[in-house]
Amino acid sequence: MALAGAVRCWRLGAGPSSLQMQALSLHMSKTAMGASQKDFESAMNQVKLLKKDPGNEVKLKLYALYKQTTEGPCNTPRPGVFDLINKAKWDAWNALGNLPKETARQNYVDLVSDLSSSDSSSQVKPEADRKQPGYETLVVTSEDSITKIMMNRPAKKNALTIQMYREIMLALEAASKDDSTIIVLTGNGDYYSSGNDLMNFMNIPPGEMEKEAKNGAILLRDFVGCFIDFPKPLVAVINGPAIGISVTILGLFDLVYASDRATFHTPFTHLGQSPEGCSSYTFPKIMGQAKAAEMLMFGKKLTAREACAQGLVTEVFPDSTFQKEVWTRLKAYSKLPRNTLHISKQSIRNLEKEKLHAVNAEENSVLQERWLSDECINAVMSFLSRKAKL
Ligand SMILES: CCCCCCCCCCC/C=C/C(=O)SCCNC(=O)CCNC(=O)[C@H](O)C(C)(C)COP(=O)(O)OP(=O)(O)OC[C@H]1O[C@@H](n2cnc3c(N)ncnc32)[C@H](O)[C@@H]1OP(=O)(O)O
Repeated sequence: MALAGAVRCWRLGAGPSSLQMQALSLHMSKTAMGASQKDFESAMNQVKLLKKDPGNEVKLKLYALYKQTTEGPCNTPRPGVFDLINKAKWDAWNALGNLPKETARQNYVDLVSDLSSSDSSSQVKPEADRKQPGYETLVVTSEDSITKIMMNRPAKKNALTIQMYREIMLALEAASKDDSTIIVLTGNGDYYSSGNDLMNFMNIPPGEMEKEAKNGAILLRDFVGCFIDFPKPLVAVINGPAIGISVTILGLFDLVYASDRATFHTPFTHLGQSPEGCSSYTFPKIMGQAKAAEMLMFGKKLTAREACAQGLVTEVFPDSTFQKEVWTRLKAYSKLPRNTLHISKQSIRNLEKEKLHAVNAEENSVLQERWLSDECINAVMSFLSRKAKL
């Protein structure tokens, strides 16, 4: 069973009460005697019903215990250094040494039982009830005429995977048609987003790099295009540091509220990459040529207050009261006449749309070429081999 297969489908299937029942029955069977093959199979099904992503560490543990139970001690060669995901999986399995199959099976059942219990109790939270289904990397909720799209990979600082770009596009598309007045993009955990997930550059078969760079540029064009064309007021609630593309698209938002813990960083030159998100056009317009160059060319990291002084951020709030103050403000705004608000947005933005789409196309074609450069490949490899951090 692949790791992804072991943990996919969190939100399909049973509701809270049935999950609780299954967790309870797993718990009872494990305490009465050693876990049976039937308990193990039931636990494998239970894993697929978990709604909360347990995080990579737990997923690796589940994978390792599964392999140990079904195949015994690790018996395959260690994957190559650049095959990072399979290497992590192999390491987790290998770390179990000669653990007997029966013990591994019991540990697997116990772990799933614990996960199911905490998953069931988390489901009674009101926000979980409002959560829109169908997203794996986001939590999308609607309340008080506000649709909130929350990036939800806190353990990875909300780095944007290919799936996440696609899900954000889908969520925006749905929000443009729902009955909300305002749409918010925010992050779960201590980061707003650390930008493009550098793993997007990995596992590209030899000879496929050019094709993948082309696909990446198309994805990016469509992603940024959704923000350019978005018809309703878009608000960024910047709960923590923001990097790369999560910063550059801010010029396409209508309001940007930031915690005073947030920072804004576009280190493209360090990464052998070039500006995207229409920032080559919006940043000089917002903050002037000289300040834009310092950020986009020289990678100067701004504090929230500096970003506010330069017009990229609308307002900064103390972190301790950030969520309360921002949501009180947004709830008040969401009561404004909806159609008038949307028409005002069109008036402010429509004149620029054609220009923005042209800038988007140009930026992506430059970036597509950059991704194939040694400077970019070396920077990505450096991060992934843990030699470099921003
Ligand atoms: C062929 C090409 C196809 C490409 C297709 C792409 C399509 C669109 C591309 C759009 C262009 C966008 C460009 C950008 O956004 S550039 C910015 C990229 N971001 C970075 O370079 C940030 C890298 N991360 C860091 O420097 C640090 O992680 C950070 C400072 C953010 C936090 O440091 P800290 O020490 O606090 O925490 P950790 O490093 O331990 O992070 C926790 C775990 O999260 C992982 N992580 C974080 N950020 C990223 C990231 N951007 N990509 C991948 N992984 C990330 C980190 O590795 C840790 O994971 P583990 O716990 O597993 O070790």
